[in-house]
Amino acid sequence: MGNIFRASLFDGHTAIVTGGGSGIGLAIATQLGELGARVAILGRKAERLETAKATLVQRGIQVHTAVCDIREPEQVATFVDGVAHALGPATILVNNAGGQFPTTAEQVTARGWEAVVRNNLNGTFFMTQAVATKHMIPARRGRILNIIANVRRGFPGMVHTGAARAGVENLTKTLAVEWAQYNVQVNAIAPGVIKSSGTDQYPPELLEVSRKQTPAKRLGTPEEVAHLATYLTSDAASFVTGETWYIDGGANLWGDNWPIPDPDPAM
Ligand SMILES: CCCCC/C=C/C(=O)SCCNC(=O)CCNC(=O)[C@H](O)C(C)(C)COP(=O)(O)OP(=O)(O)OC[C@H]1O[C@@H](n2cnc3c(N)ncnc32)[C@H](O)[C@@H]1OP(=O)(O)O
Ligand SMILES: NC(=O)C1=CN([C@@H]2O[C@H](COP(=O)(O)OP(=O)(O)OC[C@H]3O[C@@H](n4cnc5c(N)ncnc54)[C@H](OP(=O)(O)O)[C@@H]3O)[C@@H](O)[C@H]2O)C=CC1
Repeated sequence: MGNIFRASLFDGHTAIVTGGGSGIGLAIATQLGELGARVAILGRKAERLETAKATLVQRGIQVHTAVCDIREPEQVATFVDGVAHALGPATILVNNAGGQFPTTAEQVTARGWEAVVRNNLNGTFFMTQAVATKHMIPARRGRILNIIANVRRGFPGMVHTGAARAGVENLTKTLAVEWAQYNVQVNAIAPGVIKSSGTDQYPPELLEVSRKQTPAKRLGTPEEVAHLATYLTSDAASFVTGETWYIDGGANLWGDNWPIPDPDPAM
């Protein structure tokens, strides 16, 4: 097979990266594109997509962008059809779009819970189902990669996203088995705390706690996550499916995402 990171690695591939307009998604779209893939990115904000498109085009990457909210199945169907028209059927799907907000379990409202579960779990499934049925299963070829989070010990402080990401981890396993017959591999990446446009929205003092609580004593970078995504979407990983890969400087083994109150301070 030669060097897995050779320039022609993804020649002939079309890669969809959801949330590819910023942060980790943009780093993944850039790396797949620089290795030969045609790249389709989506998000809710047109301006963000336009800026990202200019960056990608400048690097010689063929890009398709469209505004799409992954929570809305009709928008997802339109986007997926648009990708086939613009770039050809997708062979790679990276479900990266997502997000949440810090809250205690007692305080989260029904609408807040639903917003996060719809975004991270429902949206990921709608996109996966559409791309697999329209593009990958008919072609008997596909790689799906779900970006989740470090939920190995739950997610105290963000119960909604912990539950949603655990759901995605579980559907990763289910679909890996159901779609093995179609030569579609399904894996997940669980990043620890990564310095990105996403975490820039969190208070710096919280990120400093996360850094100290990470055995590597630093935050990760979007490019480091992109390297792993490149491997998992390449032919080098053709016998890997149904797995979650942690990339977190050891954080799932030791430390907390942020200061977690003593469950019972009286004891
Ligand atoms: C040390 C940190 C470690 C963290 C590791 C993880 C890091 C990351 O994941 S970084 C990536 C983060 N990026 C984002 O989170 C950005 C994307 N996030 C969002 O778009 C939103 O947070 C959303 C998906 C959760 C909400 O989207 P939307 O449906 O547009 O939300 P609405 O404005 O309609 O609100 C619905 C509902 O949710 C409540 N809510 C939304 N944001 C917050 C907030 N920041 N704090 C509290 N509550 C929030 C909102 O109030 C609504 O509920 P009701 O008030 O009951 O109507
Ligand atoms: N950075 C970190 O430390 C960690 C990040 N993650 C996860 O990795 C992924 C990327 O995060 P990161 O790059 O840091 O953060 P960003 O906030 O920069 O990326 C999130 C991207 O998802 C898009 N997005 C969010 N909701 C939707 C939606 N409903 N439909 C379409 N697009 C949507 C956003 O675009 P727009 O707003 O225009 O819709 C944005 O481009 C997220 O799922 C995040 O939760 C997980 C663990 C740690």
